[in-house]
Amino acid sequence: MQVFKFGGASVSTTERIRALVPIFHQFRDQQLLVVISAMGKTTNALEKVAHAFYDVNRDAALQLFQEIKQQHLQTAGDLLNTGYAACEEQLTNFFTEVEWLLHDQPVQSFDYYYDQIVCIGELLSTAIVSAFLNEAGILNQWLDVRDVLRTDDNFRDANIDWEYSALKVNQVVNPLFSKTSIVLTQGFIGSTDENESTTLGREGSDYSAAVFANLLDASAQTIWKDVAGVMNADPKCFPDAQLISTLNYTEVIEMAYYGAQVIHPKTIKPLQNKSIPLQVKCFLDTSLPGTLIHNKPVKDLPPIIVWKENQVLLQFKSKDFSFVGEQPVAQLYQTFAHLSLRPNMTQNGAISFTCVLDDNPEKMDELAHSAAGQFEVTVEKGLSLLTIRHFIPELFEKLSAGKKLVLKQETTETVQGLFRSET
Ligand SMILES: Nc1ncnc2c1ncn2[C@@H]1O[C@H](COP(=O)(O)OP(=O)(O)O)[C@@H](O)[C@H]1O
Ligand SMILES: N[C@@H](CC(=O)OP(=O)(O)O)C(=O)O
Repeated sequence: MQVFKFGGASVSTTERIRALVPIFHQFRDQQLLVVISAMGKTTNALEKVAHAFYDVNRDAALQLFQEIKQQHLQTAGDLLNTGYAACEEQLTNFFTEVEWLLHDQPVQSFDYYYDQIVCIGELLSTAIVSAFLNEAGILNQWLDVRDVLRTDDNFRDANIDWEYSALKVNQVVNPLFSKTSIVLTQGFIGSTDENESTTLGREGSDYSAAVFANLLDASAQTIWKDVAGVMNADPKCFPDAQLISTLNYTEVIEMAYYGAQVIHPKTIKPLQNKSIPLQVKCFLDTSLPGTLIHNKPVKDLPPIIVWKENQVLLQFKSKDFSFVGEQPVAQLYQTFAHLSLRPNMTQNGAISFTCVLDDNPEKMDELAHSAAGQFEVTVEKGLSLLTIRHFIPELFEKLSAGKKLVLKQETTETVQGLFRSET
């Protein structure tokens, strides 16, 4: 048994969905649990619907949702013949669920509504892809993952209930494999014990696949991407980026920790616990070898570059010149945890604490506000953070050229530089 994950990029157009057929033909004789994300940028579009709804702008929410509906119906229409009517009915049921909600007044938390709306992206994409593959002779069984993966009610960043989900995998998923060799389901979403939909954090489908790989004792997990594999930098920003053919779990966790947008940070642990190898392969050219990620040590890695835009520098200076010791720092970290913020870089001085975070205006305001009693808080936005693991000093110099260095931090393994663009 293998677990496959196809991300939004692999199902973003009818051409790409059609191109899945030869991939599945290559794995004809294998049992596959297939996890799929929402098509293209559907999740971003659904986020806008959730915001409009919560701003009590019903017309805008319905209009934005209408566009998403049309796009999915169009895709289904282009791809399906005999299976269209049944698929349209399935899609319509999902549309109706959301439209009912959009006609209500928001009375619960934003995060709750976000999950009820945004989860639909994966339900729609999988309904279409499953019907299309069945029509193309790749027989598969569609599964509503919300019947299997139970989570808590920490909406937008829900935690898996491993015990209950394991039970459900045994009761629901395993029996399906006696009828079909492909079970196709949604990434990114789950459900609470009260049948409320939840999401596992943006880009969480990699993690969903890893949860299934763990619970099914899969022999491997493969993430299919639009790149040759894991590269030493994002090839969209660094055209000279090179493929890394072998990596280990630790290195991938480090890359994700520093913000590499290649594999979701939570993915590795469920795989590592059962020593399940992770492959990253290219859906555009399946003959490419890709990247193999395993448990063993790897040597001679190239410098790994992570470039993050839209960074905020926050400086907390004690108002009365008292040391910023364990207690105030612990309080700041509690606020980070409460707001689900993770600093990308921190520095502790005698009377100040400095941190760099991804910009999230609402949370930044809340953080600055909650610290304002104790600290003088300064905020600078619009910065960029460069991280290089296994760095060579010349590379840092080269990539810093022409930029104003605001903050630098260096260990034997990793260097980080925060930059302000010079105007
Ligand atoms: N180190 C890296 N190696 C490979 N790809 C990377 C890396 N860092 C960022 N990327 C980007 O990740 C993109 C694929 O991820 P994403 O768009 O999230 O795909 P999906 O929708 O399939 O999950 C690639 O097109 C590439 O630009
Ligand atoms: N659709 C979700 C989950 C996901 O993992 O997507 P992708 O595999 O396209 O990164 C998101 O965009 O966050």
